[in-house]
Amino acid sequence: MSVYTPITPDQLREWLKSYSIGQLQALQGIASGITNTNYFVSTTHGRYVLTLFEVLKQHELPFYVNLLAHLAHHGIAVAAPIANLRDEYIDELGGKPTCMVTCLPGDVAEDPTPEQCEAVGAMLAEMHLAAQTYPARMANPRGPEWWNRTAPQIYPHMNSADAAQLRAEVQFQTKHRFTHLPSGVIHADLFRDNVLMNGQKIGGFIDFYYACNDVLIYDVAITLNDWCSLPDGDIDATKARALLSGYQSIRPFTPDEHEAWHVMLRAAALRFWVSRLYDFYKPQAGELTYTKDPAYFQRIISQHANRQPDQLWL
Ligand SMILES: Nc1ncnc2c1ncn2[C@@H]1O[C@H](COP(=O)(O)OP(=O)(O)OP(=O)(O)O)[C@@H](O)[C@H]1O
Ligand SMILES: N[C@@H](CCO)C(=O)O
Repeated sequence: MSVYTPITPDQLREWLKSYSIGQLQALQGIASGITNTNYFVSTTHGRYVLTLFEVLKQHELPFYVNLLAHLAHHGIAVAAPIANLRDEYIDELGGKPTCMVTCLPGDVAEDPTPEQCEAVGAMLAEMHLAAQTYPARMANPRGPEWWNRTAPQIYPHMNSADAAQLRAEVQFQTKHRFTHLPSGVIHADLFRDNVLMNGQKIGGFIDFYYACNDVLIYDVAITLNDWCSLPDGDIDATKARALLSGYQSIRPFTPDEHEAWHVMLRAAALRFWVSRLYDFYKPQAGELTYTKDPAYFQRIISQHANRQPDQLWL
């Protein structure tokens, strides 16, 4: 149960006096979610989600919260932040920074259909285009500089064959540079559990707390590696074609992006192989991490590495 900061209805009723969203009707803690405390808040005006940030500090939030406001303003399916009477999105409750957002419809799709993959691809492209006018910037905290620094801390814990594969993969990526590719604000963690599906349509994208400025097709690769992969690390070709055709129906890849796509699929898998290995071998004291299987992304990389560059669903 991920409600780390308990809030009572009376406390919230009082706090809601500085919002214009009606009277509290129901307050319900959200069990899923790992990092933050989240509540469904029902009022006479509607349903909202209140997040109490357990890790990020108040001063770190504006990039993410203003991004949500910017995307919602452009019609992208994201939770729109609600301002308080002081016209602030970021507030405080229970000693934690907070943000109240609109409640999105839908559920996580564990085994998405090709139609759902196409919808996520199209919305991702629309998000990339809408974010082009977002003025704030954020370096990618999990980019090449990070994995070059992090992988050497993990090698000593791995068996020699796996360590050799990881080392080779890191070296493979350092041989490629992507500064010439179209870039902008990316979600950077658009796994199935960060998208609510409302039937075959997108209910909304959530969890923007890895969002940053980086290469746009890196975001597409991250999304495809999760939405279209099979347990053995292979990719479901029908789903992959659907996701890419959805994306390219809005923003076709440039010739440079076509060329970089093979390497990008491996870069996107490397990022999560390294973060999962790091969480597994070096869990941070006091940090709330649930380790997910690192080997899954190792298998995805191996499968990508064995593919011909012209067999990549474009
Ligand atoms: N705007 C929203 N509308 C509807 N449901 C939401 C919304 N935001 C979050 N949720 C629900 O709350 C759950 C937990 O949210 P989330 O995954 O963002 O938790 P977190 O702890 O903040 O992040 P993480 O689990 O990635 O560490 C989601 O799976 C979803 O069911
Ligand atoms: N989506 C990530 C966890 C959050 O960054 C993973 O599955 O490893």
